[in-house]
Amino acid sequence: MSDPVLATLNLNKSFGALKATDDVSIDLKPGEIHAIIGPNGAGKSTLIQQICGGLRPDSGRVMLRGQDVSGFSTQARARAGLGRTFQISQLCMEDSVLENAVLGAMGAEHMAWRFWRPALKRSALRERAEAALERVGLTENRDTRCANLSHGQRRQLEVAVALTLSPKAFVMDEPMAGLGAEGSKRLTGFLDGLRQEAPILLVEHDMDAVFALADRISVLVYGKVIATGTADEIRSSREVRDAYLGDEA
Ligand SMILES: Nc1ncnc2c1ncn2[C@@H]1O[C@H](COP(=O)(O)OP(=O)(O)OP(=O)(O)O)[C@@H](O)[C@H]1O
Repeated sequence: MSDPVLATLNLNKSFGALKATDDVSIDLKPGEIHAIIGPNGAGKSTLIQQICGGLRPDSGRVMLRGQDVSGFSTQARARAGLGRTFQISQLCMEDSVLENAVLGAMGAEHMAWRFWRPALKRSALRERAEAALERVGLTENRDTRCANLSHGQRRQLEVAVALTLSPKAFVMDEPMAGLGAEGSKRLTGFLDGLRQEAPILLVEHDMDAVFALADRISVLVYGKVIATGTADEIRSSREVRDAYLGDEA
């Protein structure tokens, strides 16, 4: 069995009396999409934030490629190979697609933001940005203002920005949110291919996308993982049906 690229070991996080993360140990293996599902308030975002460094766990560890990154800042985790796309878009709407991708590439080289206009002309950075845009299929839109992209294209650009850092693992928080049926289908196809680049830990409410994509699914309820398994195993679990999916799954 291959070693996990990303893992949490016994993570715990409470807000007052509420246990938002209850002894969570999950992992992400090379080439896989591991989906985290669960009802509203189950603790998915809280878990993701602890993995990415935005929230400090009360106890437990986060491991990235065998390295304990629990004490790392968000930026240090990104530099160590954690690629994140956000529930709320972090793109610069007034800037072009290429400019956004170059900003991402600058992050990979630890460059200060004030150098970003000159950076547009630096060929190595441009090349890194252009390669990422090509990878997500946005080359033809490189001069489009980000504000003029469709919702789905913005999601693709977020992935391109993350790709400029050459991530070893992706963490995605509801990438399908706000997309119509057609957009979700297209993004599902795109993520399907992306897992070869880097495995994806995927928090998603869109069950069609989850069941189409996930190699494994973990179900979080009241901060606790109640089941981990393949789509078929999760669909047929009585406990999961009772706690979350109901009988339509
Ligand atoms: N900063 C905070 N302070 C207090 N309680 C919090 C805080 N952040 C989250 N919570 C609580 O922790 C629990 C888990 O919230 P979280 O947002 O992680 O759930 P979720 O599974 O991501 O929900 P959703 O699917 O609605 O996004 C909820 O009961 C929430 O109210």
